[in-house]
Amino acid sequence: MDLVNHLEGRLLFAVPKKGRLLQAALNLLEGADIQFKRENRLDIALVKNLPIALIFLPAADIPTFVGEGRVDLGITGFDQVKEHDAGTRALARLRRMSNEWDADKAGKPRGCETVLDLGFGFCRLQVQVPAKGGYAEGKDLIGKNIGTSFVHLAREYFARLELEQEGVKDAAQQQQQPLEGRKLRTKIIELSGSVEAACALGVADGIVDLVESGETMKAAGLKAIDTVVETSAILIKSKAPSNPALVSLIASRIHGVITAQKYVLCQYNVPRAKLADATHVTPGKRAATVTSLDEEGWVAVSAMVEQKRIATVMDDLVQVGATDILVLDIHNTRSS
Ligand SMILES: Nc1ncnc2c1ncn2[C@@H]1O[C@H](COP(=O)(O)OP(=O)(O)OP(=O)(O)O)[C@@H](O)[C@H]1O
Ligand SMILES: O=P(O)(O)OC[C@H]1O[C@H](OP(=O)(O)OP(=O)(O)O)[C@H](O)[C@@H]1O
Repeated sequence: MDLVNHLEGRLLFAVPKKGRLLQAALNLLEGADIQFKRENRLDIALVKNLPIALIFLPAADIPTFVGEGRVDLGITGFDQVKEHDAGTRALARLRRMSNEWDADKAGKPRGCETVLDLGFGFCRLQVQVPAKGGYAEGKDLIGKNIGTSFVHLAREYFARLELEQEGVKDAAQQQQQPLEGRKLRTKIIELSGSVEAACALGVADGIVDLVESGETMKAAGLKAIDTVVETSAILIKSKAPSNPALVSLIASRIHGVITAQKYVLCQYNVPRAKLADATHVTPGKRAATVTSLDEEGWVAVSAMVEQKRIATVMDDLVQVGATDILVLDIHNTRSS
């Protein structure tokens, strides 16, 4: 089937085609009951049970497609959105300088909006230098070579440091001299992967790259000296989606799945005399559900508890006098 000709009337939803965000994104789609079959090597998949088409794209390109309004929804990293925004600022500045027609002032509204933080893909975009070298802060790298895939964020980072070094420190003064237009003394070298190798191979004095566990950086003999952006995966939408009601439905389903992943359901029995102490330990999201038991003076309680707190919550419930404590996984949830 020629999928490209079956996109009419469908909401376009961009999903990372590979890399760190792919599996978690697919798990979210499954949890939200977005059913599809992706043919081998095809980057478009029609959703069977909703008028949606999934478009599999590199995470770095998703903000462009969504920001240009070509795709309605997307899953990508917050870092990628920030990099795209910095690139857009640089382009707009270039256009203004050459008096070119400013596309941002015409046609549909451009740019993307964050709908939800998705709770995975946590990492930091950091300035890293050889652990054994003499660089201790970002400004020590002014005028040096910097390897990165995040060229626009790196440019803005060093433009700000260069301005500060020249004595332009406060935000108001900086606004007079836009970061994106500056001619830099620091050289930003664009690399598309394995950025951590650049220092050892003599291509760069420092790098701007992502760090999660720190293992890659440690193995490459690097240390972080500053953080440019803290990031995690986000759901973004275009400023003029083709079907806003469907965007809300998908956002609400995905929100339900994320909430379910974060919480467990805790159920227990407790003497009615101890109920106030017990519900103090498990207040629930809105309130705990309390039901009477056949046994005089006892009640059953169920409440949602954050997954990461459940062990201490169980300890505290035992202290209060609760018994028959059960912890159940939640598959999905919806609150409004
Ligand atoms: N180590 C990591 N831990 C958690 N999230 C990460 C990590 N590395 C990258 N990410 C997130 O995943 C996004 C995509 O990065 P990833 O390296 O998987 O991309 P990719 O599409 O495979 O590109 P490339 O081919 O350049 O590696 C990043 O922008 C960031 O938000
Ligand atoms: O702190 P860590 O847990 O070690 O993770 C960080 C590494 O993960 C990412 O790269 P990835 O492995 O996706 O490949 P790439 O270097 O080709 O981009 C990132 O660019 C770092 O290299």
